[in-house]
Amino acid sequence: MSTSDPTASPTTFDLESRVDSADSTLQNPRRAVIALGSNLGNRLETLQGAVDALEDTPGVRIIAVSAVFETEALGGPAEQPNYYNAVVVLRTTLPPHSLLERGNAIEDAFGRVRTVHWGPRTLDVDILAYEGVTSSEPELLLPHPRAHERAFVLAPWLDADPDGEVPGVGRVADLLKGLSEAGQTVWRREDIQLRLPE
Ligand SMILES: Nc1ncnc2c1ncn2[C@@H]1O[C@H](COP(=O)(O)OP(=O)(O)OP(=O)(O)O)[C@@H](O)[C@H]1O
Ligand SMILES: Nc1nc2c(c(=O)[nH]1)N=C(CO)CN2
Repeated sequence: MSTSDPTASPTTFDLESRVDSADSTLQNPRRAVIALGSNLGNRLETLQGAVDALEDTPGVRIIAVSAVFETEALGGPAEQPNYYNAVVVLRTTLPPHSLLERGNAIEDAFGRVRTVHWGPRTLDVDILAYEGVTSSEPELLLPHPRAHERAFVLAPWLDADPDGEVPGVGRVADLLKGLSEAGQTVWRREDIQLRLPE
């Protein structure tokens, strides 16, 4: 665009595109499903802190929180402590990448250190599914590519969302049934629970 033309308004397009990229909210809330896991420190306090932090996020409203499941660590180094795992269903106006960033920031706030692959961690926040979105970008794979093979994900997901589906893969209830023979150990902890923020 020529800058010598006094009638041209060079800012119009630029301004709009900048406003679009700065606007990280959607018009209509979308449903998303998030997995939480912790196997270091005070696991219950950490999971509750993560639930509270998600609910405190502008553009996020939690609609269901699962029971807490104690689960044997799958993969990674031997002799890890058991995990506490839970699943949260939310509605959000944050686009997927903004939700991922928020999840990473919450992990960092709870002292997550990334050293050993699948090693013990204070907090893991994974996006399992985001309504209407599939993604094969390594930075954000949707639905989560390992969700359907993990009892520690499917058991709490079924609890929070009995009609849940792993998009393009199948119903959570059916996938979990198919897994039970593989011997992944998960215990539903009836003695502890996460509070849904008021
Ligand atoms: N759906 C997703 N949710 C969260 N992170 C994702 C997702 N898809 C890809 N990632 C990317 O995975 C990277 C590694 O995440 P992380 O270290 O938490 O993996 P992990 O939890 O140890 O393993 P796994 O992905 O098998 O659960 C993150 O930096 C993130 O960008
Ligand atoms: N039981 C259990 N095992 C795991 C978990 C987890 O949350 N629970 N997370 C992992 C990497 O995301 C690897 N292994």
